[in-house]
Amino acid sequence: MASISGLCSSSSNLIPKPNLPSSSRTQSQWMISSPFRIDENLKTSFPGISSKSGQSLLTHSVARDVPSSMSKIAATGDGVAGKSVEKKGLETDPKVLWERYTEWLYQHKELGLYLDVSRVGFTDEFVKEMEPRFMKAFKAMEDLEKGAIANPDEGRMVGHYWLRNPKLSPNSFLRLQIENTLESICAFAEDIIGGKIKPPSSPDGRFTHILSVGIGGSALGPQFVAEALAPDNPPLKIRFIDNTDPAGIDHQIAQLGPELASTLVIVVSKSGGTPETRNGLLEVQKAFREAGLNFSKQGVAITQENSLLDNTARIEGWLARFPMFDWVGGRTSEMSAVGLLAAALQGINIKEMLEGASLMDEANRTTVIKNNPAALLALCWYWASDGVGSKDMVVLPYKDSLLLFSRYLQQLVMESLGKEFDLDGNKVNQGLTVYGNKGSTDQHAYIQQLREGVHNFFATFIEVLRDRPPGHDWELEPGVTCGDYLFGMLQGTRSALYANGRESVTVTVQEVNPRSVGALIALYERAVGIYASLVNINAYHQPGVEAGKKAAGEVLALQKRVLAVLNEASCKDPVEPLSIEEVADRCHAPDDIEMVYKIIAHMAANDRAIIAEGDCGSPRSVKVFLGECNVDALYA
Ligand SMILES: O=P(O)(O)OC[C@H]1O[C@](O)(CO)[C@@H](O)[C@@H]1O
Repeated sequence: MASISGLCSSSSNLIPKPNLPSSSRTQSQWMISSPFRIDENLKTSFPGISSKSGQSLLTHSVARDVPSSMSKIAATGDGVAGKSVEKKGLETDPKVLWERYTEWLYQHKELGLYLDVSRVGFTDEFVKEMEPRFMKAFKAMEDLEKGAIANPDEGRMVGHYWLRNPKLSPNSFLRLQIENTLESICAFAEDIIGGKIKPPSSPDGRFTHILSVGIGGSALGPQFVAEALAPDNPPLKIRFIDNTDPAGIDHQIAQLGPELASTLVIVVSKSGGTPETRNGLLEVQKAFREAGLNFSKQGVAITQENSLLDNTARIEGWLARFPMFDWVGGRTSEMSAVGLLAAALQGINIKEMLEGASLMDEANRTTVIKNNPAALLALCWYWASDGVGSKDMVVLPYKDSLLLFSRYLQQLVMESLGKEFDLDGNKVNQGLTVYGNKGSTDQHAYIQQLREGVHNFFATFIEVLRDRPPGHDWELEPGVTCGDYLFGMLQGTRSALYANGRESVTVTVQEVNPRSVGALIALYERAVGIYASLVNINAYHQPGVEAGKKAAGEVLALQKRVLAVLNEASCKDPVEPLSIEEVADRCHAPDDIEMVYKIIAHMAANDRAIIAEGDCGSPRSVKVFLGECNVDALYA
């Protein structure tokens, strides 16, 4: 069992240098006859490394489909920079490329993190032109860290950087809030893991599972971190309900089975009123009731003070409540109670995570672009996507445990940068599309298109130097380990993409550990903030999400009217089956006839409406009524 003092203690130990794979490992017997044997010509086995003609793609790079000269146009704003730099074909000379690699390679010594931007074709001239914009962005970040209202639409401060360095908080009240919350997270996790707080129905037992209920920023960080960092046998195993899909919820509850009795349910919602999360909670509470369990003694809320969720948890006497701060956005909340509580309960060293993030933040405060990794990323994004999101960012971690990084980044980047208007009210429709899963798996899925198909992306490789914990590696053929293959696949793909004019960034970490994960999160949080300044948008609000939520509310309101109309017709004697058109008319919603039809089709599929005539494939033929008359509803 992990000790909580270990989990929460901060350590100044540097990450050890990776050990090179031992050459004295034993060979596998069956390797000899393996169809995958590649001993003598490694190159030909890596799809990206050798071209059909046999010419090496590692050294000779030809930018085939980048126009020899393309004007880079300023995205938005004052037009200070980036408006006239020529976008030339990518560099092909290996010696020049090596020079570019060494000249631009960023290294964070203490974190063991590298950033290689050499395979993005920005020019010195472009960097120079962008300088004034960067200076503005750096100033904006400095002001933000000092407590400026960096989210003007919502009149909010943006303080996720204070979470890992409370001393930066603009006042001592906030500082104390952060420190106290961290302390109470550690203490609570210690009590749960150590068995001081026990599940009510088994006084001798311990909590064995976490069921985390939340969506968006209230789920993605904890999911990413659990996948990346949870030990194989964590003190508490985590499951997630991150949707209002009843089958998905049933599945999670069924998987827990009798262990629901020893499950800590953490309900996470900053606003405390997100419908999907509320539904998840209601479903879980129902499961508890049906199992004869007392939910409140196993429920934990993470939410803003006085939110609906907070009040519910307080009134119902839940086991614990932790605060979410007004000045922390959902998508940047991994280092708040949202991410830290779940992580600590899984035995993840959260202080190391905070330390990694803090070190990265520190590095990102320099105003020298070349030495500022977040600025370098933002520079690459701007260059590669012309500052208008003209290319997508494909994130490819070559490490299974980082599978969810791209999904995590998807919200961080797209909810932050995908904006209709800039800060001056100009319509800009900004954004940067993010997708990806993991390498080398994706090489057998969509990399074909990336290399040869439509050129609408740039890649981000995430490389992890350490293949396995020390002492566990072996050579599955002479001189080559399984991890060497992964390495070869990454390098091969990077080279092959570049050879076809596809740009890429590579972020390298020594290993996946709390520190490096904290650093990666901090790196991208800051890159998003800087990039948002470069393109003059508010990265910290999400007005677009509201439109979907409002429309969903309208659909449900219409459904209630449809039900009332059908109920009335179904209470007649004889029952009066109605056509879709009649239902829409009686709902006074003739323009919403298509939605009325969809509502009825959905209800029919769930045995809540009876199709008397026709079938759902031909909407005009359908006549519908309800199986039962609800007399009470008639007079409601
Ligand atoms: O934490 P809450 O308030 O439940 O919100 C969940 C998510 O919903 C959004 O507000 C909109 O999708 C996200 O920004 C947020 O992370």
